[in-house]
Amino acid sequence: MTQLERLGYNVEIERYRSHYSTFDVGRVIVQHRDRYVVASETGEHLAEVTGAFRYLAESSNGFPAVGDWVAVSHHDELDMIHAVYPRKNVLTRLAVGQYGQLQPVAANLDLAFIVTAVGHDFNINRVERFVALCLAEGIRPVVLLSKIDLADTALSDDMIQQLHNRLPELTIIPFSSLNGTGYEQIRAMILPEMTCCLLGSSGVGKSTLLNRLAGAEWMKTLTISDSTQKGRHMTTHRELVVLPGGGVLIDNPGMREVGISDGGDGVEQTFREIADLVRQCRFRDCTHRHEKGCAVLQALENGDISRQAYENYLRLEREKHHYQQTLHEKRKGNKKFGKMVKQVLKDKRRFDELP
Ligand SMILES: Nc1nc2c(ncn2[C@@H]2O[C@H](COP(=O)(O)OP(=O)(O)OP(=O)(O)O)[C@@H](O)[C@H]2O)c(=O)[nH]1
Ligand SMILES: [Zn+2]
Repeated sequence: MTQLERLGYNVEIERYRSHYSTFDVGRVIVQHRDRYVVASETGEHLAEVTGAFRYLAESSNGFPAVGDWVAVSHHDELDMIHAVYPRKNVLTRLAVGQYGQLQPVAANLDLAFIVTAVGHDFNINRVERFVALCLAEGIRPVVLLSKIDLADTALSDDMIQQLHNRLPELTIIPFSSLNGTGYEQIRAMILPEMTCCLLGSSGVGKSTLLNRLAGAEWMKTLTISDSTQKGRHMTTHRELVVLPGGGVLIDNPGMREVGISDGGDGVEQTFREIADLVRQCRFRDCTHRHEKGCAVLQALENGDISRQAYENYLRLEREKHHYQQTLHEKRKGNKKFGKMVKQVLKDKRRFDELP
């Protein structure tokens, strides 16, 4: 296996690569402000985007995110990122201070471990929200009930039952980093060609799990500096790590804030029962709050759906709606791929002519 393949390189990426054959290809493993660490066959290098990229980013994919495949050129001082390859999917958050701008947080994911801990953190609504946004992006959600060592059997069985009731189609793995419960099952879900990520609030045990899965590789702090020693260096942790035994795992701080950005049917898929009912409401624009002939309210009254699920459904629909309103240029970048390639190559020639 080549280093690129270990990073998750596949035929899909290969297909795009021919367009960018004048560049090297790499994967973003760290993003910190306007600095990136890109891993490629030649190692791990500090990079930033070109001026032209910066200009184009406004109307396209936006800036690179961890997990992105990028077209890079290597230079003594600092590598340059010329383009982001079309994404399979992306998790985003609302950018701070810029209204309506979405900031990509992680890209090209196959599976997400949604971590919730027994005890105070246990919160099905939050799990449901993460499930909805995974399904919207075509990412397989798996629920990890962490710190299972802290709960007695009756309590943990009850929490697993609650999760099953609300999310009947999901795999739920109770686990403990302390005594190893569930660890093998989690490890077995991460296949060599897969990129996985960890979602969940602070303190639920994500880093502890990641340390265990990644071993020594992860513990190593990354110090990347340029050869000219102009102070352009960075000490950091990898946010994307290749696991021993194969597979890629992403965990970065931005993951705490990801939102339901997609116009897709993630919410409907998560709340199948409610989504089916919605179609039976008398009014097409039913808000399911007070209308006569609302099938959802009727089911709620009959006790066919739980109040918690109902309220969370409305909350997530509202969040989705809000997100959609702030979106305009979404995914245009992928559609305009051909145009983008031309622009990037033109810019490359200009770039090469620089003294
Ligand atoms: N009892 C118990 N404690 C755990 C387990 N896993 C982690 N912890 C403890 O929980 C605390 C938080 O764990 P972290 O792994 O840092 O949590 P995190 O989700 O990465 O938190 P952030 O980095 O803030 O997002 C630490 O004190 C861990 O030692 C577990 O399986 N059982
Ligand atoms: Zn209704």
